[in-house]
Amino acid sequence: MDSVVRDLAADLSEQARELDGRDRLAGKRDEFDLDPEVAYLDGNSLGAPPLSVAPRLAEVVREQWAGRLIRSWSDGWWDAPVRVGERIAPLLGAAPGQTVVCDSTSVNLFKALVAATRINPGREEILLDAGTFPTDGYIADSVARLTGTRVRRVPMPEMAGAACPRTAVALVNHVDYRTGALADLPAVTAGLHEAGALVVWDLCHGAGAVPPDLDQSDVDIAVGCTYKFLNGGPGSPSFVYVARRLQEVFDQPLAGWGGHRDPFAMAESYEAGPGMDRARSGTPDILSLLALDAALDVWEGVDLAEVRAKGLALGDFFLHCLDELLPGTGVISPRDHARGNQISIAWPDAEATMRTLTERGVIGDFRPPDVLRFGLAPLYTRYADVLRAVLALATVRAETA
Ligand SMILES: Cc1ncc(COP(=O)(O)O)c(C=O)c1O
Ligand SMILES: Nc1c(O)cccc1C(=O)C[C@H](N)C(=O)O
Repeated sequence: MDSVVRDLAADLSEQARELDGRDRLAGKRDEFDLDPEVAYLDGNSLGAPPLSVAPRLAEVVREQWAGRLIRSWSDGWWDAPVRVGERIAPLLGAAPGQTVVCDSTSVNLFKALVAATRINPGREEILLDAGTFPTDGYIADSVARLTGTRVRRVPMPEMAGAACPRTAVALVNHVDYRTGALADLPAVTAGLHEAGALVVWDLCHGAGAVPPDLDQSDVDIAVGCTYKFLNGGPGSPSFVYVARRLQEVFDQPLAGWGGHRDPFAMAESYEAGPGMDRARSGTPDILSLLALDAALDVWEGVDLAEVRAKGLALGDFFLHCLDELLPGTGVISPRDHARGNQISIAWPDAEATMRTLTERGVIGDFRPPDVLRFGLAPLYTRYADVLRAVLALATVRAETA
């Protein structure tokens, strides 16, 4: 490291110390089981485990599964999808009775899209966020084949004005998985509604980072992951929100016994359950669901405005460190605050670079063709972690120059 870079690094290190010192969420990090040697910047892909999860899971296995055996279904297991959904609802700006946790995100996107086309019959078009995470595109194409509709891909900046009388529904992302660009959720929702279209928001990269105010924005349906900023654990089940005004007509295609009005009556024909029960399909994945339940304890007493503010401040500090230490880096995330909690960089040889960073204890991720992604989780990411990532990048750059 030459002396100019050394001075800059010392100065940035002082800034990081100061920012961490006055961070009101700093204490939350102690509630996570994190390797102190690692700067973990991939919580936008897999959140870190809260310390409460391992003992709770052990307790569930020992006391509920072993101790109560099948009786646990009526002691609270069967209702857990709704109960855990109600714990997520405040993070989404959703009043009670509109959120349930079940199945994977991909499965729930499928249910939501088919249900939306059924609510809007005779309309033959599904709009799709052109930059979407692949699963959304695959599901939309499959739903189109199944329902006799067709998919039109639209860049997010044009989405608010893209619907027409032929549009049944749009499937859109709150935060772009590749760039971190944040959509204007109220404006896009209002624009689509103006043409009579419904909207399904994929909240995977926003939930637990950017509060979406679903009720206030009159969103129809939303689906999201719980294993990213909600820290539910690998493959933890997804949440589904259906606005109360649409629940009676929410006719989802995976009409299994889990969504039946009276599942244990074992009736011959399907009758959808009340409220959000009808979004369910089969047996809940109890261990994963209760791991998520335990993980949600970290949100007790957390002010969501503070989470949002820290997410942006971490991103701003990342950009500041890049500008100081690696000026001219190809940042593809928005520099303004129309951004979720990640900084993405176009970088030559990105895959090998991320491998090197990971070996050195800085974990972000790589997305093809050339994107380095760094996720910023306000409950445990420190400004010092951000600086360490940028210093590690500067070292790689110096080594490969
Ligand atoms: C935007 C988005 N939607 C959907 C998914 C996929 O969800 P799942 O694999 O849980 O079905 C992901 C991440 O994997 C994602 O980033
Ligand atoms: N769901 C994932 C998985 O099962 C394995 C590895 C990564 C993931 C992810 O979540 C990827 C993530 N949605 C992304 O934005 O790239």
